[in-house]
Amino acid sequence: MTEPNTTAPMIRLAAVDKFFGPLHVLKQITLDVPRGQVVVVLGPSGSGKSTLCRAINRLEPIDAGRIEVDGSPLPAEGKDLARLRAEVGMVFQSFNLFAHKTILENVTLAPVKVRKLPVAQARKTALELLERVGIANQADKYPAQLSGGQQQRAAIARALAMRPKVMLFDEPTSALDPEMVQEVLDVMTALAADGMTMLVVTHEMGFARKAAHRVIFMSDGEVVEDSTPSEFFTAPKSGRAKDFLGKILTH
Ligand SMILES: Nc1ncnc2c1ncn2[C@@H]1O[C@H](COP(=O)(O)OP(=O)(O)OP(=O)(O)O)[C@@H](O)[C@H]1O
Repeated sequence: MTEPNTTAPMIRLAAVDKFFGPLHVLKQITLDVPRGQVVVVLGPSGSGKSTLCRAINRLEPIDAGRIEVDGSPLPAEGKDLARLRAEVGMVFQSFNLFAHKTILENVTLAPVKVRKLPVAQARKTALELLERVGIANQADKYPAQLSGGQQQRAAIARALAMRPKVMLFDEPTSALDPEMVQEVLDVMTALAADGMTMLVVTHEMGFARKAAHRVIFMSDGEVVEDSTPSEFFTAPKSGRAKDFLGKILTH
């Protein structure tokens, strides 16, 4: 086992490029996220936010540059890739729960299969996590029997069951009915307060203002602004960020 590298940033991207055919989607992205930091990624549609998240979880290969998590370069394949996926939890817009498994089984499955935890221990931890996200009383139900907000909280518990070092959220509330958005944001805010390193792509400006340490604004594959939420929302520097905020805040 490698010793944790406590001096390295939890996430490091150095001059990362990503192309989809002729489309240059990530352009020389350089970014350090210290441990415990909560970074909200904002930007117009198509600016590369999802691709950035997916690259950090190795769901998308990159074409140039380097990505490290906790001081280790991202593995290309094999066992190390499974380790990376365990260390970097990801929550998507769609909840991606296994439909034919109960909520408890959904949260228990990977810890048993990948972390090789004994079933009893995995179930105990899963129930604690379901308690933490407020749905322990739904443990024996199937995903379709839960509301969207409850399903997303189950997806967060499932990611946490792998004891990730980092959590990536890609528009976790975009598919939810408005009345369920806050319950998911509350779980994310609590996780942030607990010191989890988080990268969050969201259009929820309230979350960005309240829970983020840092806002990154992307446009056309570039990081155009990198500032505190209060700087970003009160005095954005670039015309592109001003336009974006103008559109979002008048909606
Ligand atoms: N698998 C793919 N193949 C080809 N092009 C892709 C693929 N995935 C994304 N793209 C393109 O890459 C660009 C960046 O997409 P990405 O999803 O990262 O943007 P985004 O900022 O997350 O957008 P949104 O807010 O709409 O989700 C877009 O032009 C998109 O059409």
